[in-house]
Parts: sequence; C-alpha cells; structure tokens
Amino acid sequence: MRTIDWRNDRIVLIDQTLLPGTVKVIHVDTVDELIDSIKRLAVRGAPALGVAGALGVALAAKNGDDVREAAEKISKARPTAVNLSWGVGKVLAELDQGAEAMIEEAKHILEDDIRRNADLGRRGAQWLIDRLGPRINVHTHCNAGALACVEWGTALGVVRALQERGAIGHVYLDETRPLLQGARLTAWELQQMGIDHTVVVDSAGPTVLARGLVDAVIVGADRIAANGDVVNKIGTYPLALAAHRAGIPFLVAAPESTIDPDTPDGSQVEIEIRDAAEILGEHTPDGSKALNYAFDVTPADLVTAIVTDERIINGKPLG
Ligand SMILES: CSC[C@H]1O[C@H](OP(=O)(O)O)[C@H](O)[C@@H]1O
Repeated sequence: MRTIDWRNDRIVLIDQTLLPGTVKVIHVDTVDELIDSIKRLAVRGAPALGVAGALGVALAAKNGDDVREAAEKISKARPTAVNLSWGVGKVLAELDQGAEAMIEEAKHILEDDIRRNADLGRRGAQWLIDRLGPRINVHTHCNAGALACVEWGTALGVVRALQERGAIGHVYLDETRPLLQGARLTAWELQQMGIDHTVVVDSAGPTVLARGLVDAVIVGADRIAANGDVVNKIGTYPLALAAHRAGIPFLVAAPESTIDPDTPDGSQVEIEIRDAAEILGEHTPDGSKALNYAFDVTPADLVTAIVTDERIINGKPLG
C-alpha cells in the first residue's frame, strides 16, 4: 500500500494520524480536503509533501479550479519542507499544456519518488558499509520512512538497503514528541520490516550515542540550504551535537528535491510553529504557555554527509 497515490482521477492517502492502530485510506476530491490533510499531518514528510503538492495542482486542473490560486494555497499549507512548493511548481509549469499534461507530470513525480529514494537508500547503505560494515547499529529520529514518501523511505530507505545487504544491526529511535512520528510510525515500519528496534524518549538520544550503542545516526530532511545547513524535525540538532561529541557519522538522507539552492543558509528558513495544544495537555496547568517548534536547523559543519539520489555530499557547500 502506497502512502499517497492517484487513482481514478482522485488522490488517495493513508491517514497517518490514525497509525499504528488503524490503517484508513482516505479519498481526496478537492484542494481544500488536501490542504486539511497536509495541515493535520494525515499526509506528512518532505517527499510525500512534494508528491501531495504535485497531485494537488493536478487535482485543481481536473476540477476546473483557478489553478494558480490553488497552487498558492497548497504551497502555503506548511512552510518548512521545500518539497511542497517544489512539487507544486513542477506541475504548475505544465499549465499551458492543459490538465492532462499536468496530471501526467504529477504521476511522473509520484512514480519517480520511489526510484529516487531506492537509489539514495542503496547509495547511503554502501557509504555506511564501506566505513562501518559489515553490521551496523543506527539511531534515527522522527519518521523518514515509506510513510514520509510514496513507498521507499529516505533515512529508513537506507536502513531497508542495509537490510537487503544483511548489514543492519539494531535500530534505536526516539519517540519524537509531540506527535510521536517515531514511536507511532517508525516503530510500525520497522516492525513491518522485521527489523529489531528500541524506542527511547527524545532526550535519551544523545545518551544512546554517548554510550556507544550505535555506529551512526541517519535522519531525513525537510530543506537543505545552499551552504549545507539541514532543516529537519525538532530534536535533530541535539543528535548532531551528540554524534559529533561521540565521534560517529551523522548522515542525512534526502532526494535532490529537498535541496534548496535559493536559500543561502538555515537561518533563512521559516520554521513551522505549530499549535501549543499539541504539547499542552491534562498534565499541564491551565495558563501555561508552550512553544511548539516543528523543526530545527543543524549547521552544515555537524553533518558528516548528505546522501541523495544522485550523489554523496560531504563537507562542501552544495553546488
Ligand atoms: C523523509 S522527510 C521526513 C521528515 O519530515 C518530518 O516532518 P513532519 O513529520 O512534520 O512532516 C520530519 O522532519 C522527517 O525527518
């Protein structure tokens, strides 16, 4: 089952807010329904957002909507992952060719995501085996698996390729509060893959590294700036600091569509601040405030290497 797909001229997607308990496929017939699915993280993850953006513009064209207006609204649904506006822009560029051409471009982006992430997964696995093989324990953060893409993950795509080569040891993952993409989604994917894994609380991630329980950290990305700064789920930056301190590789796995050459560095990236209610709950006194950053910035000098579907980038500004 794909995370997101185009069937009978409709967008279909798994509602990830209900996982792991319920696998519910929802049908999206309007741009407003798609925007709601993006905002509430029914569909999420940078590559999946790129595909959602592409399919959303195609849907607008099929429905006879004002396509430019729809493209603008979809792009604004979430600000940080560059893939969303990338996917929107790729299909909007076909506007003059008509709705059928736009649908074909969106379907190409959908199918290409699978190939690109399989390529980057295998490239990243080989990079790790060459340095750390033959059996590698890793720590990962949030969910950068098939549920963040179409059906091949990025960080978990590397794990899947390590498994293909018999080189995956144990995977440690953190819960990733407040929406628990790690404990709910990554744990579920690893269980489906038959890969041994252990969940820790977010703040324990650096201790997992300091105690030598893993050989490398692998994470995804939502936007990679021109200087190599990596924007990813909140909690990534502390892991990069801890990896540097522990002297282990910090590997970022992302397709080329996550690289944003128009943004000079991470300080220029809009970091999504989500509703405080996602953090506050019955355990917190009324009147308490919450600051709910959804992402953070890992400076390029803490990133050992970036693996994409086309290349390995280590320690150099992106060109
Ligand atoms: C393969 S990119 C996945 C990336 O997206 C996640 O963010 P969200 O769950 O808020 O969409 C997180 O940053 C992951 O690393």
